[in-house]
Amino acid sequence: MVNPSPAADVALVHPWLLPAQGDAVFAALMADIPWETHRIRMFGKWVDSPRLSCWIGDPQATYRYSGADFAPHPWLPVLAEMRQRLQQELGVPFNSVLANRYRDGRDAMGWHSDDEPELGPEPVIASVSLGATRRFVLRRRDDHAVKQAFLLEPGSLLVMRGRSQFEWQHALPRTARPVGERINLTFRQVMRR
Ligand SMILES: O=C(O)CCC(=O)C(=O)O
Ligand SMILES: [Fe+2]
Repeated sequence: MVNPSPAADVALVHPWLLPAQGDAVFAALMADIPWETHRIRMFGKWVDSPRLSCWIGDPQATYRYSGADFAPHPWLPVLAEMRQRLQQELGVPFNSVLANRYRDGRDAMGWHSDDEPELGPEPVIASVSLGATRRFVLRRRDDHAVKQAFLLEPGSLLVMRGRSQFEWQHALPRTARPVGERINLTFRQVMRR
């Protein structure tokens, strides 16, 4: 029998940052990123997203996210350094990063795919996690019962590639467990429109 549900093209590297490095980057980003509440469209209505966010990137890497256009904030040195390392290790010229900050277990991200046309047909998305450990889940678009879960610990790198944005959705669920703040960085390559 052929495998009816091949795994998502996703790889977890842990640790990617050493604990001391991760702690330092977390503190710098908490202090220096101009955190914003993005508005997203939910079931036809505009609502505040349940997290803080900031879009950072090269000036031309404007990005359409949940129906709105964002001009990127400039690179912080610590993020420019991380981009450099990811580019060397993965061979992808990332030009932007979406930073998300989950203040506690009520902050979350619902089911979605990062399948915007400007990311191209097989985007490589490099996701670095800092701060509190949270559960990250994927489900097949054509069969929501087929799921994969990862615990994203501080200092870990999750790389999504291939068809993972077109055949799968992912989410960062809320949790009733008491959890501290978490920052997630998704490095992306936005193509010219
Ligand atoms: O916080 C995470 O681990 C996931 C973030 C995510 O899916 C996104 O920024 O598109
Ligand atoms: Fe995503």
